[in-house]
Amino acid sequence: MENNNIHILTNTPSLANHYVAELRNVQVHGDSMRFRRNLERLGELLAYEISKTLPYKEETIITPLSQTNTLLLTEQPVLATILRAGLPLYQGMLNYFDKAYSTFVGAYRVEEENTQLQINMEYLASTNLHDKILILADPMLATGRSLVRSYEGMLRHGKPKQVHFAAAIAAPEGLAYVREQVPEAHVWLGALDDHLNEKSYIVPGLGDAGDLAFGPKV
Ligand SMILES: O=P(O)(O)OC[C@H]1O[C@H](OP(=O)(O)OP(=O)(O)O)[C@H](O)[C@@H]1O
Ligand SMILES: O=c1cc[nH]c(=O)[nH]1
Ligand SMILES: [Mg+2]
Repeated sequence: MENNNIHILTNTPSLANHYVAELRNVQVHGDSMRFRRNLERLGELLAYEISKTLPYKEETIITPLSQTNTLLLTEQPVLATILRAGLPLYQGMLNYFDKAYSTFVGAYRVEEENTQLQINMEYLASTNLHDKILILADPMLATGRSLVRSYEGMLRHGKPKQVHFAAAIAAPEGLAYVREQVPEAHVWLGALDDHLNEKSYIVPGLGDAGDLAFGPKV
């Protein structure tokens, strides 16, 4: 699907389908090194797809035999992510945008019985975002609250001229919330799933991305 600035990798046949399948599969995703690497590989694919929409300029390169013209990015994006689960997806993006500056947010969902889901944001370390192309990567876009809260916090450090949100898996409810709150954002997804369950987990989803990557939280 490619409409209204929403791009979903698994809607067309590619290796992205393999990586998302392994992230979900209970017979595979318990191997935390493989889980992290699959998030990283998806981050690489998402970065590559986003790179096709960025501005380029023609430059002349000298080779040992001659010279040639080539297209190079006019500027590097800023890469941002949300701890913990965002780290492997972010690393994949950094592998490709290897000169990018970075912004880190520490935010997590507080999941308590019978109360509305809260987002705790305790840490924000940002480079200047004024007039930058910002890519905010977080694997799970469930209610969308973590993404929107983190983005709003980041705006204290400047208003980007272009915003991209990248996630491995999204729920329709969270996607709608993000679109409503940040309509200017371009959204890049590995997959768009069916719904959220009563605990705001994505179904079919993959479970808890942070726990699968780094172990259960106490
Ligand atoms: O769209 P939302 O409903 O806000 O949920 C998405 C958030 O949930 C996960 O983080 P989590 O809070 O589990 O923290 P963790 O990375 O430390 O596991 C994920 O990495 C997102 O940041
Ligand atoms: O399904 C979900 C929702 C939020 N965070 C996760 O890690 N998984
Ligand atoms: Mg988690």
